[in-house]
Amino acid sequence: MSDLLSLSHVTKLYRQGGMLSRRHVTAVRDVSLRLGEEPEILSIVGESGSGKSTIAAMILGQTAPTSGILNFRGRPVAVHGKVERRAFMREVQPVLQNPFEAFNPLKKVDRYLFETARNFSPDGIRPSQADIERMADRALVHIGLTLAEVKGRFPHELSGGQLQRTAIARALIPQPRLLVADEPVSMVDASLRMAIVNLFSQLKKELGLSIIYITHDLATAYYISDRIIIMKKGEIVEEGGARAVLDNPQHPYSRALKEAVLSASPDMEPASLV
Ligand SMILES: Nc1ncnc2c1ncn2[C@@H]1O[C@H](COP(=O)(O)OP(=O)(O)OP(=O)(O)O)[C@@H](O)[C@H]1O
Repeated sequence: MSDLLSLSHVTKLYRQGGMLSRRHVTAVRDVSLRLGEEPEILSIVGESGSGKSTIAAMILGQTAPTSGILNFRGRPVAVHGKVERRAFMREVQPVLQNPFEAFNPLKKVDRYLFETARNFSPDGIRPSQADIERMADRALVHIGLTLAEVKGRFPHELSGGQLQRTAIARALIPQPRLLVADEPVSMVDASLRMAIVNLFSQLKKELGLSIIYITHDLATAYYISDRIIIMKKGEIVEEGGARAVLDNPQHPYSRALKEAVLSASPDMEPASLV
């Protein structure tokens, strides 16, 4: 069976110190990974600066690899034409880190939902307002809200959790196959994090979505992931089934990450990690 997504020996260098500088930082080094057609949640875990967001940006086609091959459904992600770009975005959607940045404070949140519905109607034909509202409502219901609850409201009139769930709903409107969620709960109150990431598991089951979940939070990654990749300084240092990797990490860096979580939460059972 063909891959949904494949990265083969992908490296990304960024120039540092201005246009004329010869200094580079290697944000991602020789990373290979694949997602099959079977829906799954793949977590990419690592400390700040380990290259997670750069991988997300490359998968989303926002920046091109310096070398290596990055394909979605067998075709290069880096497409430039507007039509191709929109076709790609229909299948691959981002969920951003900070919902308060994703939504302009002066714009009602329903306008974002309606714009997305207008741009990604299933048959490409301009939908009626009733169709647009139906699409928005259907996406919101998947994440436990309704259009009636968010309609006419500004971002500050919703809680952080509601706003992040609305951002996820927006990403669902095009009925994508893959979500790329870069630190989606880091700005959300700790008490709500688990509820939001549990939504990802539910969406995988209900909608057959695959999700790349980028985080430095081992606890949530442990509970929702099928597979985990641990990154350090731009390289994958360990990967495998989530339970196998986190119950019994092999690489010293993975062990240190786990220890750091356990020492921050000494009451937790090692087996439930985290
Ligand atoms: N646009 C850029 N220009 C120059 N250097 C960059 C750029 N983006 C990222 N980097 C560098 O690339 C490396 C990897 O950064 P990246 O943001 O991918 O890591 P990360 O694991 O997502 O970190 P964080 O968890 O803090 O977001 C870092 O050294 C960073 O400073």
